[in-house]
Amino acid sequence: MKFTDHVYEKYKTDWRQNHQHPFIIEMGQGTLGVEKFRFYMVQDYLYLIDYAKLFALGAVKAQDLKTMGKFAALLDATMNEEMALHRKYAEQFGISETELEQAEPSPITLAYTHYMLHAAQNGPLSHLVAALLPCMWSYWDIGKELNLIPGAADHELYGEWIRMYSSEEFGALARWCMELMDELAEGVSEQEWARLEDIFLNTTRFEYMFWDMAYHQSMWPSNN
Ligand SMILES: Cc1ncc(CN)c(N)n1
Repeated sequence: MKFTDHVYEKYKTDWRQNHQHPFIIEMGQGTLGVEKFRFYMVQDYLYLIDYAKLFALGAVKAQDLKTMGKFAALLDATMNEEMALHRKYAEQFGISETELEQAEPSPITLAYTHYMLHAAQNGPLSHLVAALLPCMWSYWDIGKELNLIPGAADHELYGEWIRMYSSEEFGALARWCMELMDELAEGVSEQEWARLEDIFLNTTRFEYMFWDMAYHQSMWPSNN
C-alpha cells in the first residue's frame, strides 16, 4: 500500500479534525472574526519564512537534479506567491512588511517550525517530506472542501485564501509532494516506516494546533 493511502486511512480522525476546526468552519461560512484571521495571517507569515527554509534544505538533500529543481521552484512559489498573498492581506489590515517580519512568533508557531526544521536537518530527505506533507496536502484538501461551499470562494476577505489553496497550481504541488513521499517510503524497513508515520502524525497535529492558536489568538501566557 502507498504511504499516503496508508496514513490517510489510519489517521483519518486526526486529519478530519483539521477540517472541522471552528476556524475552518467559520472561514467557509464567512463568519470568522477578522481579528482571528489577521492574527493567523501574521503568524502564518512567520511560519512561511521557516517553511521556505525547509524547501531550501530539500534542495540540499535531494539525490537528483529533478527533485532539486522542484524544491527550488517550491521555495520560489512560497516566497513569491504564497507569501505575496499574505503581504496583500497584511496591506489590507494596515500592517507593513517590516512589521510582519518582526512580529513575535507564538509558542505554537515556534514549536511547529522548529519541529519541521529539526526533522529536516537531522534525518534523510524522507523525514523532511513526511514533515512537509500534511502542510501541503491538508491545505489543498481544506481549500477544495471550502471551495464547494456556495459563495465561499467569492467572500470579500476569505475568498482569495480559498481560491489560492483550492487552485490547480497548488494542487499540483501537493500531488508532487505526495508522490515523492510514496517513492521515498517504498521499500523502507518497518521501523523507518513507523518513524515516517510518526513525523506525519506530529505535523498533522501541529496543523490543528496552528488553527486553534489562531482562533484563540494564543501567545505566551504573560502576553494574553
Ligand atoms: C501552518 C501552515 N501550514 C501549511 C501551509 C500551506 N503552505 C501554511 N501556509 N501554513
